[in-house]
Amino acid sequence: MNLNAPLTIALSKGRIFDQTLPLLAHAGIEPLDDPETSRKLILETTNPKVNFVIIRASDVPTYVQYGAADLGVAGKDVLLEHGGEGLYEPLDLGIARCRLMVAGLPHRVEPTSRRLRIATKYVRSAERYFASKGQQVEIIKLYGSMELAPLVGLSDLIVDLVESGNTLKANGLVPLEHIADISSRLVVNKASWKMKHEAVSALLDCLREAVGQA
Ligand SMILES: Nc1ncnc2c1ncn2[C@@H]1O[C@H](COP(=O)(O)OP(=O)(O)OP(=O)(O)O)[C@@H](O)[C@H]1O
Ligand SMILES: O=P(O)(O)OC[C@H]1O[C@H](OP(=O)(O)OP(=O)(O)O)[C@H](O)[C@@H]1O
Repeated sequence: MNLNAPLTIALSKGRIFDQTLPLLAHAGIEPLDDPETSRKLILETTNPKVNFVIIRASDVPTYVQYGAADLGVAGKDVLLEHGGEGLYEPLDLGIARCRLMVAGLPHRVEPTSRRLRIATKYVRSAERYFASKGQQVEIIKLYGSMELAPLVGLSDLIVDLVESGNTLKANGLVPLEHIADISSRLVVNKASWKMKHEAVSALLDCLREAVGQA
């Protein structure tokens, strides 16, 4: 590990970037480019010792696990799927809050001759949840637009994120069971935590203060 290399923070475009920015600004860190308009994937910041890398939300734990980024911001939903190997999760940033839920059509008929089909991108969380209820289900892995699956007969139920409930409502679905409360977490590579402890803990202190946990 190059101890003189800048600290790299992995962020995804959209709500995580938008909601993490004010917290990082509290630590004096602001990007020099806007990821929504720039095609750059490595963004320099107002702090020459800190860079951002812009990646898919579900790739953040992988970059941090392998030390390709020292730190990252990832939703608890994504961390539950990844498993958290190689990562510390020292701070709940309290942003991008939503709930992981089971949802479906209001007047479903339970299948009698086969297992219940669950469409989701959250395969691990769904498996764990239904196993904890002693229910044997068939999980159908999707990458998005889960709400469509029960409407076209692909699945009986879905497991997806719900915030306002508008997406479920717009598709005639109802929330049924709560699996977990979700928010985004700061994650840190375990080697960076040890080798770059001074820089990492200074940043952590600023972020703690910004989220009101100092
Ligand atoms: N409607 C929502 N309200 C609040 N937070 C949400 C909502 N949807 C997702 N999130 C949270 O924000 C995180 C990032 O969501 P975003 O939509 O930016 O990425 P994504 O499209 O789910 O990820 P990927 O691009 O990897 O498929 C999610 O992992 C989740 O923790
Ligand atoms: O309860 P609501 O407030 O309607 O929010 C829930 C929606 O938000 C998320 O999708 P998002 O808008 O992030 O789109 P994407 O993940 O498919 O990009 C999630 O997958 C739901 O579809």
